[in-house]
Amino acid sequence: FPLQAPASWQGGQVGMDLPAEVLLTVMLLGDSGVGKTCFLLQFKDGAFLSGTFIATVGIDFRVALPALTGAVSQQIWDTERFRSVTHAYYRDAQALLLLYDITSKMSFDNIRAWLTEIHEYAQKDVVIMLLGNKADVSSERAVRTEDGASLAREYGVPFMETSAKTGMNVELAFLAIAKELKQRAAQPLDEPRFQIHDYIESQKKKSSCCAFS
Ligand SMILES: Nc1nc2c(ncn2[C@@H]2O[C@H](COP(=O)(O)OP(=O)(O)OP(=O)(O)O)[C@@H](O)[C@H]2O)c(=O)[nH]1
Repeated sequence: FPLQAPASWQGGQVGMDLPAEVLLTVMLLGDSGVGKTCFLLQFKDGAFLSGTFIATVGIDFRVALPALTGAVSQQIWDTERFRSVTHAYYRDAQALLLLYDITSKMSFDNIRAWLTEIHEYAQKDVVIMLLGNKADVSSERAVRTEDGASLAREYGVPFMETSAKTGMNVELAFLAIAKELKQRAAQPLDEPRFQIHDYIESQKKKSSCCAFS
């Protein structure tokens, strides 16, 4: 199966002449049904072009418009079913969005297993963000916000609740990792770093919105 996207897709070149300075690979992880596909689709409406479904491995490939992230383009991998195959992809990912469903305790309980797997297969400095999705369905909530936050603290990763339905915090998740990775690429390690936690905390209440068709 193809490990690399066709060259013509890379660097945000899909019908665009904007320069792509950095190519980021982001993977969405989490149990089946937590909303990974919807999460991507929600963001795609604002920023992404559809890529091609790589049928052989079931991985959905999308390329971002560089305009959104300031000439940072992203490859987004959405994968759930093909665990053994996707181990190979962990190595290439600079960022992982790890989703659970706030209405599913099991999807939350499985986050530890996902994190174990990530630590085994992903790059040591991968940016991980924990996302409690489906925050719009508070009537069926099975996981408290504090429990999400506390698990995230335990693993030292940023956390927020999102809704792929309303769009709440979806764009922020991508923007935060894009900013973090861009800063890392641009700055020597001993200079003050972009604080992804602070950025999310300052931004996350602001973004909620949108229609879901
Ligand atoms: N209310 C609500 N429903 C959502 C949200 N995100 C996804 N859903 C619904 O949850 C179901 C599963 O969403 P998917 O995006 O297919 O989940 P997935 O993680 O890609 O699932 P797999 O492809 O099986 O791994 C669908 O019925 C979605 O409409 C959300 O934020 N809020």
